[in-house]
Amino acid sequence: MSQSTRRTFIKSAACAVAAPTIVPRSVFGANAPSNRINVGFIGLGNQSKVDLPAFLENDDVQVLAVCDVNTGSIGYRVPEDFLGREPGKQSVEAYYADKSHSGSYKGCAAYTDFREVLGRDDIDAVVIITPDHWHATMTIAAARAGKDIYCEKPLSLTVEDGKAMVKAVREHKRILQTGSQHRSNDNMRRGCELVRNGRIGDLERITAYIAENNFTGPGTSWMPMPVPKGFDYAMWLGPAPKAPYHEDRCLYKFRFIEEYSGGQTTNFGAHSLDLAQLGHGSELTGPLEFTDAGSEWPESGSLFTTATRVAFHARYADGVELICETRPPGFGARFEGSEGWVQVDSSGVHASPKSLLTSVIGPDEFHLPVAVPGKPVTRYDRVSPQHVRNFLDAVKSRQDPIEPVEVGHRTATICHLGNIAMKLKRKIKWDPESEQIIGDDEAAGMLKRPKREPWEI
Ligand SMILES: NC(=O)C1=CN([C@@H]2O[C@H](COP(=O)(O)OP(=O)(O)OC[C@H]3O[C@@H](n4cnc5c(N)ncnc54)[C@H](OP(=O)(O)O)[C@@H]3O)[C@@H](O)[C@H]2O)C=CC1
Ligand SMILES: O=C1CO[C@H](CO)[C@@H](O)[C@@H]1O
Repeated sequence: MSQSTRRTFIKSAACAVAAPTIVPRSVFGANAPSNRINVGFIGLGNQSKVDLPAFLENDDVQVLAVCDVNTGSIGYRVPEDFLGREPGKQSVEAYYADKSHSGSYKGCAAYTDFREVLGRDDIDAVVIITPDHWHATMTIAAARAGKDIYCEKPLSLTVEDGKAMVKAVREHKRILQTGSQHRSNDNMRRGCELVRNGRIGDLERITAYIAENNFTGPGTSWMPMPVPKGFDYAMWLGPAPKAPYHEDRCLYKFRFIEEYSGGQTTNFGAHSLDLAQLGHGSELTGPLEFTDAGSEWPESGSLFTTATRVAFHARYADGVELICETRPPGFGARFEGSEGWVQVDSSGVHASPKSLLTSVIGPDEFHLPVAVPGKPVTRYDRVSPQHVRNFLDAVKSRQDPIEPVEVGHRTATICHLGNIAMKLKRKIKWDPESEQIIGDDEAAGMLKRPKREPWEI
């Protein structure tokens, strides 16, 4: 199909799916086809190994399609991984075959072009697990096509992308869950509730932990490589600038190249800063100023271009200081107040004084939303299924999920502003109301990046 024919086709398909097709559970019973959420997966790489099973395990989900620009490739983050389009399709079909009476199933379509997934009017929701430079284009197209969206973190590549995503999701009345799954962990919620209810006195400082870079890259001596067979590299680059292929550009490592991601600032900031915002209660706003605090960057000409050491400080309107640093434990947030501290990380909730750990939050105190009421989850490896279930319930109720588009956007904004301050090595002043950088045209210019045709948003 030519580009223009495909665009026309998808536009008309989008009109046809303007209204949600879900009928209340009470009408047909919990697992009736009309009560099922039909899902398409876009991007079958590393994180699909977590997200795909988390959707499949729900009886009210049917995965109808997978889409990836790679037929199948060995050598992702773990060399023995075999991911991509065909392995994705096979794992979906094997899952349903195993569940069916006949022991066979052939109902999962596989696509290279995500617009074909969006053009299917039997698909209710899409899961976007592509590199970050695709998130805005795909989310906005999905919203226009009438799909609900589970979009992996970090929500955006730039602040302007995030603003456009918020606008599209709200304009088209879609449900969007940002894939920062740790806020669905009841340990994290409990820690943040202690802070929000004043158990550590007046909050003074928050530290968001960032993991070290887990790859070093080929440095400055990298040479272009031939594009592997079965890989649609042009469709991988999409909105990003043209660039010669190198294996370390794609397959997980895109994280360390500014054209596709914000490095560990956005990769882990999308978790740790998200928890910082949750505990501080500033999820729909952000700090007023950002300063570099000793960040380090790769040598000019390196393939990898994102910070090798993250270090920035920010300050909120209430005077609370935010420190974001490459520092063990590499994930989580520590809240320090006038009467103690609370830390949430992958090992749970820690506090001083220790008595805080058993402190009961009374019915009249402040409570954060619970991802799946009545079914608390604190295990790190069960958090994604919990976050996915929260999304599915939101698709049915048409109420916002635990991390709606605005919240994911504001978390990503802090990551992007931190990167800008670190890169320019000067203080950035931010107006969270108007979402503008004040008095610095060069910095303001970094809130947006051009997108290559036809992927403008
Ligand atoms: N919530 C969490 O804890 C985590 C979230 N993530 C997020 O998930 C996203 C993906 O990361 P990850 O899975 O690690 O990265 P990978 O590179 O392993 O996977 C991305 C996949 O998307 C494919 N892809 C790229 N462009 C397109 C396109 N235009 N259409 C369809 N498929 C495409 C890639 O193809 P190809 O194989 O050719 O490269 C690859 O298979 C990131 O935004 C990341 O931040 C990741 C890890 C954990
Ligand atoms: O979000 C994430 C959590 O952990 C991974 C590494 O172990 C990251 O790379 C990833 O993007």
